[in-house]
Amino acid sequence: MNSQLTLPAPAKLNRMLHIVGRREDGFHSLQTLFQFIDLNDHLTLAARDDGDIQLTQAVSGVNHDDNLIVRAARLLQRHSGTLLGATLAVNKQLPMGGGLGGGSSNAATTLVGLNHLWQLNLSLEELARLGLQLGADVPVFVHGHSAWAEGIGEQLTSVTLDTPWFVIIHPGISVSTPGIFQDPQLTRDSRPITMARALQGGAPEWRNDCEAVVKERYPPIAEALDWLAQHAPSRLTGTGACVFAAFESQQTAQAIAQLASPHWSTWVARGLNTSPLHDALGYL
Ligand SMILES: C[C@@](CO)(OP(=O)(O)O)[C@H](O)COP(=O)(O)OP(=O)(O)OC[C@H]1O[C@@H](n2ccc(N)nc2=O)[C@H](O)[C@@H]1O
Ligand SMILES: Nc1ncnc2c1ncn2[C@@H]1O[C@H](COP(=O)(O)OP(=O)(O)O)[C@@H](O)[C@H]1O
Repeated sequence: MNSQLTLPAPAKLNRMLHIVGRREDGFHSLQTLFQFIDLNDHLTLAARDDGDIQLTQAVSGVNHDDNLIVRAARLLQRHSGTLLGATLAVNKQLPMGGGLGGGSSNAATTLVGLNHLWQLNLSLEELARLGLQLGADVPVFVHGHSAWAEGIGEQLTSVTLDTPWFVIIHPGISVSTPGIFQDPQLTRDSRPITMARALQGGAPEWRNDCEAVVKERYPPIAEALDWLAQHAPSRLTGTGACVFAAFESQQTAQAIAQLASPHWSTWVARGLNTSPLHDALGYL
């Protein structure tokens, strides 16, 4: 058995995101298309015999015990009853609170990776159910395929999306997800659409219902969206702060990225239909 693994934790984009209601527990019912991109954090996971869970280096602004990597490892340890522990390290590339799902993806890679290292043989469905306790976005990263998601993001149907080159811009601020969901001005009554309709793509369905409120509260995000819209239809991912636009070629995407303000962080990344995590583990 491998006693150490290094695995990717990819980012996601919400190609569209509609808010179709609010549940009694305050969470919002969504309809969204998730797609992975080839932009990754990397986690190194090693099993240990003493039952301890240790993340070796700090992630800035997050306490050790609050880190989603540590929380995911402890959750799986409790759930499975294993006596093994883990030493964990993360190489962070993805901006935090950027709508790219980095924290959720780190949690999913921890669950999937430790399931292997600890030889627990839990199914992806079981790991996704566990992951939902950590965040609404964790299940799609466990699932590992582009997906149409409903509920709070946990009812997943695999789909195949186009795989353009994206320009992704982080305007250097972070958005409070709870703050956006609590905003009285948020559109939360979009009419539910069918998956087939969503997959047809294009306006008006490929919009993000959080965008109006986010633009109002965070002018730098409005600025990035408006700048990118000069080149191709631009959209917010999740509750932001990242915005993105799709291009047919890597060359065009790179040319646009080079024009972006040096005050922003800008990436060019390819859309993917399968998660690099699952490719690495040979699930497919
Ligand atoms: C809206 C999405 C779309 O991908 O945005 P991003 O976070 O990626 O930007 C996600 O579903 C977010 O998922 P995640 O970031 O894991 O959020 P969570 O930790 O589960 O929730 C943070 C808070 O946002 C609110 N929340 C979250 C999800 C949801 N469907 N309805 C909500 O009302 C709740 O107040 C919750 O306490
Ligand atoms: N390993 C982690 N990586 C990133 N964020 C983490 C991690 N553990 C906990 N967090 C917390 O989760 C929040 C959301 O992070 P992230 O998933 O990157 O953003 P988003 O949900 O906007 O895509 C962060 O602001 C941070 O406080």
